[in-house]
Amino acid sequence: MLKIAIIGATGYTGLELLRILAKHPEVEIVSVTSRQEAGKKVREVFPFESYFAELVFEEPDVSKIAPRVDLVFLCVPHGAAAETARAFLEAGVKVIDLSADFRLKDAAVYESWYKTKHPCPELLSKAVYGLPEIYREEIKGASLVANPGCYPTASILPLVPLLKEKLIEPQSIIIDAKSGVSGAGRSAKLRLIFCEVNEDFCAYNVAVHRHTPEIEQELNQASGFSFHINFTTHLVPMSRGILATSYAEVKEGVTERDLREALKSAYAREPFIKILDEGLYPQTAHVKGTNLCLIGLKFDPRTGRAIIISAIDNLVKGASGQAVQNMNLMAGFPETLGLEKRPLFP
Ligand SMILES: NC(=O)C1=CN([C@@H]2O[C@H](COP(=O)(O)OP(=O)(O)OC[C@H]3O[C@@H](n4cnc5c(N)ncnc54)[C@H](OP(=O)(O)O)[C@@H]3O)[C@@H](O)[C@H]2O)C=CC1
Ligand SMILES: CC(=O)N[C@@H](CCC(=O)OP(=O)(O)O)C(=O)O
Repeated sequence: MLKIAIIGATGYTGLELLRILAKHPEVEIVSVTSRQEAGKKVREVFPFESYFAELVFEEPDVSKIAPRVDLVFLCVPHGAAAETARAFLEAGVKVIDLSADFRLKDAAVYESWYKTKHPCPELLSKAVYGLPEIYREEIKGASLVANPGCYPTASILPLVPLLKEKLIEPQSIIIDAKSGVSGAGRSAKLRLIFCEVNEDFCAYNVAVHRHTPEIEQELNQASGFSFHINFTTHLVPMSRGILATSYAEVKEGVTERDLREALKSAYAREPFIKILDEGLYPQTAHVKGTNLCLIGLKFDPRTGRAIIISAIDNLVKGASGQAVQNMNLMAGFPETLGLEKRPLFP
């Protein structure tokens, strides 16, 4: 059994890991942390929990946790993750970091978007970007995996094959993305209280969202060009789900069939990616609770643009499900182990 710890187990992504790992036959959770709930049993905080009911939340003390585990999931805010990751790595424990601390390869880019110095720049070259559909082989041998952001997962997956096949114009890409509120985490913030969110729909962090450089890093890599995108995020009054609509000019002579075939052939063997047939478009309700990414597309001949729509559950393929997919690869387990495929629909 692989022994694991979840640092930040009372947050939304930590709880989602508990939900997923309850059905994982090769994993034993030996430590869950929370500074606020330290000393309490899991069932005292989450009465619905039965698998891990008797585990006791503990302080995130690396020296006490590291000797008991093989792998740790960091489900804490960016900034707080990096030094914890370094301490676990030094103790010989593999790390999957769900925060943004190791996703950007260039510390200067991190510093300009995150407005703070990177705590461990020396580890950036060690970290593998945890998008299995693109970096599967590298993830298998990694000791530090930077789990992608939720918006980047939804945005990068549909665009990479189209860029690699040179079917779309990189500089023309516009990504218009919407997220449910759990994307912002479980801690209280004024903009997230019920009266502020309910029956509202707004854009935020326009042209300055910190996922922009993460998406650009991966799209630039796929295309071989250095270019910028327009990326706009919106908050929608639902708990889970991301819907990303991307627009891009197609190259001369490229048809809708070419675009769909490129996606289908890139992802033909991928268990979690589904390319929808003509006339069908993804819905967040169709991926809720699953590790799936659904992708649909349409070519508009009047504008010469492709419209590509993708949907994920931000807490599953956008965070904890993808983290378990990465863990399975790192540990040599079947990649789909523990990851349910059917959505909670309706
Ligand atoms: N929510 C989402 O959809 C996604 C989130 N992410 C990223 O995953 C990480 C976790 O997100 P999420 O679960 O939503 O966050 P939450 O705010 O819901 O939970 C954070 C957890 O971390 C603990 N924590 C907070 N600060 C610290 C700290 N300084 N040191 C140790 N523990 C701490 C909290 O418990 P306590 O305070 O009791 O210690 C809590 O258990 C973040 O980096 C987030 O950006 C990535 C993709 C998607
Ligand atoms: C709705 C909402 O607020 N979403 C968050 C993104 C969550 C996420 O994936 O952020 P990390 O990069 O920290 O992992 C945001 O826009 O900042």
